[in-house]
Amino acid sequence: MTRPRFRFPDGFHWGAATSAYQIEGSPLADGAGPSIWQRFAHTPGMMANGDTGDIACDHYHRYKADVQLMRALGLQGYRFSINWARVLPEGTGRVNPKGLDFYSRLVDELLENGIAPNATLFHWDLPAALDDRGGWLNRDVAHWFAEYAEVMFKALDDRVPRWATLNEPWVVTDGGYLHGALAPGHRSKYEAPIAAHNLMRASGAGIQAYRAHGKHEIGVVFNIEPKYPHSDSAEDLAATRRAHAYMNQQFADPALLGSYPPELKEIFGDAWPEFPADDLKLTHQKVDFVGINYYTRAVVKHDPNAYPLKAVPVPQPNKTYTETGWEVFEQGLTDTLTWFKERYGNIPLYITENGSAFYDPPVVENGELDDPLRTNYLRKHLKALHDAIEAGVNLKGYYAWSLMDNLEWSLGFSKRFGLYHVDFATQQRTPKASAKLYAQVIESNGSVL
Ligand SMILES: CO[C@H](O)c1c[n+]2c([nH]1)[C@H](O)[C@@H](O)[C@H](O)[C@H]2CO
Repeated sequence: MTRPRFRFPDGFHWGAATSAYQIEGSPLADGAGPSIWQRFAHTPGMMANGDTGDIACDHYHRYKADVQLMRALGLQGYRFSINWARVLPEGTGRVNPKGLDFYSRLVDELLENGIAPNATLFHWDLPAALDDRGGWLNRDVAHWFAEYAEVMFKALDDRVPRWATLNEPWVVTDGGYLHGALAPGHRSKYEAPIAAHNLMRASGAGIQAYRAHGKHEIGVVFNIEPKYPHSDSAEDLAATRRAHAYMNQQFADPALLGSYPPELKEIFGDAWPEFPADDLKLTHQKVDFVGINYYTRAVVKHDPNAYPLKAVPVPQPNKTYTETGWEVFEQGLTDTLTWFKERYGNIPLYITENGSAFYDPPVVENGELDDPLRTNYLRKHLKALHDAIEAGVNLKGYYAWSLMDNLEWSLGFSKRFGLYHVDFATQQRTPKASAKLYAQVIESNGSVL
């Protein structure tokens, strides 16, 4: 019998992903300290419709039922993040036992249901108390992060087989320090490179702490958005090279190669600091895997007025775009993975996020909502994933973003990425047709595609 065209390798890992501030709610419950996202969300004008993570998906209370939603899909893994300030209310020092206990209970619930926990230590919600001490701009943050990581490893590494230090440092620096659209809302070309550099120093310190205490795997998660030139003009090719270095190499190069791409000094000019040479020795640590978050691509052209890249994305005609304005371009996923292998070697990779926000009119038929656009996005990207594996990429697994509709940061609840629809007024979860497809993909290890 011939092997089905899109059957994935035996043992391929199928999961779904979320993050703490986007789903938990109860951000200050049981002794938790505030995070910068708790502060940012309660700052007037920062969040669409004034939405906050005060309740979100109420996962803090509903986690057992949510694990049953994961089990219903047949998930083998669940990628979640830990709210640092729930565990260390001041960011360092005093541990909040009730905060630690929530994550211990969640991990036990996952394991009891045959689902492997995949824990991310930092998914953007820095403790506010550390931001008051300079946050990612203070070089001491590497030690603060390592202290927090050690607390978590000692508490959970006996049950958590896979850890990630950071989720998407690029979004933290571009959104939180350069453009100001995300917490902590700074707008400085001088601060962004410093925050970026310290994020990766902290990631390195966290990995070093794991090597002293951990028994399983640790890695780091990057968002990668492949850049394609609008034309073959020298200007557009140079603009594409800058955009690629700024988003796709600024963090992976120091972590995996121990150096920065030269374009960064070209982009930031006098705002690019001379960092101490030894810093990159801390940042450049051996990882057990890399998580890649892929959503879309960008076609890039030169624009002298665009700050700081002198490059802008070019909308593509006759293409499907998601509610977040991202072109549906599954070939970009294959290209991203083959590029990553060529540049950084055959490191084990996971797609730690991939998904799409579409407005799907809730059509409830036999207890599920129809979401044809999201289902089509999922199907096309899983096939593109399989193409990358056939091209020799060492891809170990895939986590759909997201398990359920949740708080899309400053866009609030208006953008829905979930496999499960959430009625935020009632907290009712309803599987979408995309959830049904994903469950079939998992059950057949891709053969159904
Ligand atoms: C710029 O896109 C990034 O790769 C990206 C997309 N996403 C992310 N990063 C974040 O990790 C999630 O918390 C978001 O909810 C999710 C959907 O927006």
